[in-house]
Amino acid sequence: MTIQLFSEETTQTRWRDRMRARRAILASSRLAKAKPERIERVIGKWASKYPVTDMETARTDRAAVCSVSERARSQEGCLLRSIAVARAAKYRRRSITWCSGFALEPFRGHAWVEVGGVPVSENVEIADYTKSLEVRARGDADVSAASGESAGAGLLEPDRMMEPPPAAPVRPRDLFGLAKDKRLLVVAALMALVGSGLTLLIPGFIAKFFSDGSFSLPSLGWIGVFLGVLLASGVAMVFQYYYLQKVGETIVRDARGKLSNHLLRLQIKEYDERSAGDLVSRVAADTSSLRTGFLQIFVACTTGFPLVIGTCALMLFLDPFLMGTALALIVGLGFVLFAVSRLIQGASLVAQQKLGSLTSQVQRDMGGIRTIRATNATDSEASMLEGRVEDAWQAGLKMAKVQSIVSPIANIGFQLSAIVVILVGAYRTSIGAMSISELVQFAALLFILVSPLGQMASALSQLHSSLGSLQRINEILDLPREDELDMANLLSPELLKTLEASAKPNAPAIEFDDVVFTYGTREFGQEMDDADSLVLHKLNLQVPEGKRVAIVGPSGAGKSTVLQLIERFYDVNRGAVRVFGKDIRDYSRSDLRDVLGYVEQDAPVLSGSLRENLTLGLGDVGDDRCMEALERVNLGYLATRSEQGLDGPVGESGASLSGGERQRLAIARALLSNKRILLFDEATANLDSHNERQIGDVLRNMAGNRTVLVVAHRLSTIMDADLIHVLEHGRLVASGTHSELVVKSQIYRNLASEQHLV
Ligand SMILES: Nc1ncnc2c1ncn2[C@@H]1O[C@H](COP(=O)(O)OP(=O)(O)OP(=O)(O)O)[C@@H](O)[C@H]1O
Repeated sequence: MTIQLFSEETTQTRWRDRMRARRAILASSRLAKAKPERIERVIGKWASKYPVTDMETARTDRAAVCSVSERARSQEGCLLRSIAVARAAKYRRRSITWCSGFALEPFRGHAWVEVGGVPVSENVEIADYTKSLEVRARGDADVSAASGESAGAGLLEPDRMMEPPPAAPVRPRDLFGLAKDKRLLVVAALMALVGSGLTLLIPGFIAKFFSDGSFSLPSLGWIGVFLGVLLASGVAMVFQYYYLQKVGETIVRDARGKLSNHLLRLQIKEYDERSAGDLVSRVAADTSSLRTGFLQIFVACTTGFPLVIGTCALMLFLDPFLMGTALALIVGLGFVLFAVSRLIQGASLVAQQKLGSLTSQVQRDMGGIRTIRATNATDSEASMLEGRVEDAWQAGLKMAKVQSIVSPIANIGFQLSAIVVILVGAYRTSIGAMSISELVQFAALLFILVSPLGQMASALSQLHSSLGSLQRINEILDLPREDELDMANLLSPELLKTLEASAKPNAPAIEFDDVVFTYGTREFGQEMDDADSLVLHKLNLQVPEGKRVAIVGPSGAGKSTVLQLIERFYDVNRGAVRVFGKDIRDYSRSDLRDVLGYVEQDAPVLSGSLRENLTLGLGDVGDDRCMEALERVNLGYLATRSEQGLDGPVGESGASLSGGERQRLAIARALLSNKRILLFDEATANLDSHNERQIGDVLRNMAGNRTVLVVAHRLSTIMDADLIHVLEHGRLVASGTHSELVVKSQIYRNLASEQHLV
């Protein structure tokens, strides 16, 4: 009988904190086995060494540790959790004081005791480890009084109860952080500085024409140098442009690579909740916007900014008063522009979202074009598409409105400022405060200032739009990858060995042990007794190794869900699924899937060649083996149909294959993969009776070497299975062979008689 101590803390914690907490728990596990005195000594040492209190961080640590301590929900586990909190705090080198209250007196005011899921005591006050052992003893005594059977109260599986928080807001420096090749940036910046410096020499040359207060041509040598300076600044710009474009393209490549790679590795539930089109638009459009924003800002900072500073310095040198006037006007204008451009970020985010929904609508229509035509829904879909186009247009227009305000404000503002400055300058010339040559130089500098200021204004508006894109990209990158949530990837080899050793010998190939599951996400601590929303209710079933086992039952009973849980596309809320005696959460998902072959209900075929589909995930497989697998499912003719043989295309999503051919191709892939367990979800539903019989024979011959679990509606395909499980409303209602079930299960008998099998 186990006693569980649950934290009452609500644990809506960032997944990054949870990952760190997992490591803290794992790192603590060895220490938890130490003697109590040593544990207290270690925690005490940490507590005194890192005494800075930061309640918020401490709370985060504690919440994170509590949320991942599914494994630690035992008396020892509570201690483990306490150590882990202290350790997490130690890693952060802060906030130990508050944690130590939890760590040194692990259970005071923070926990209640459950026995087999039944709360037997609330808010137990335990001062130290020794006392906690006494409570365990008391708890054991209480067990006989309590029911012993789990009441189902308590916590959910940790990964499922926390939604990732919204992505943190992005800052301009995040955009700069995207450029990895800093050397190229330095070269580009140097070229920009050279170009800007040379440009600043130009007003000096112009002033040469007015060197003695009236117009006169300078010497040919001066003109030659002038042209040389122009040429050199042009060459510097060419190099700057090329290097910058290279950095920009690299940013797009890196962002696309990282994002698309991450997209392929998200948890399955993310694909359930998001639209494919929106994800595609993030990979295509948002990444391009990063490049534009980065380039514009970089040019503004390296060319525009030094030019502004240089011109301002020269203007200051020529006439400080006139410069002060110009500066006041420019700063005022800058404030107005900044305020307006902030509106662009919001508008841009909306515009990109609308573009995303337009892309997903197009994708939806292209994917279901036959259904749309056949149901005469072309017009209604077209009008929906037009609606999305209209929305995207509206959002683009809104952004254009804001953007179109920025440009005229900048132009008119600058023209007015220039007029004011020149008038003030003319007045100062008239009173002898500056010479004509100085006024000409000042005016030339003022006009040089136009281009960098314009650059900076447009960069500012693009910056907000690019930050919007970066935020949409980060939203996806911030989602945890499936493998990052695999406990097994964090375990030390020693611990892994211990887990291997703990696997039960002679265990069934697959075992469901009291599995409770729902697709919905639940709040922390929310009860699991809402039967209506549960897909599986305390499901217990076994699939013996080497046997052919079937799951049957009415539609919606949870049959496909059983297979998806075995594949660990989703995690159970309670109970455990075991494969060869080991909890599937103790495998890494990739190791688990190495032993499982799975043919989905709709047997999707990927665009590409026959060979690509057959050898998906298998690496190099010889032609002979491919052909053998195809022959086994009666598909040998596909390889001879096209001149390209196995490399012949199968069309977009296998469009050039019939439904039955698609299913047989998926089965051939599963056979080729040679996995120890094969899962078939309605895999023969589209086959004619001849092919169905042939594939049935193949599967029958494999029994003994392979374990086969089949979900089937057509009972004729599984009548001779070694074992049949009958599911109804997520519960196992009967198990046995066909002849046994016909006698003992009403539901099975009904299914069989509907199909004229009894
Ligand atoms: N991704 C999902 N998100 C939310 N609910 C789901 C999801 N997949 C299935 N369900 C729901 O879970 C329940 C069980 O579905 P499941 O596909 O396992 O049933 P099934 O027995 O295989 O049905 P069928 O024989 O019709 O294929 C159904 O009520 C279904 O609507």
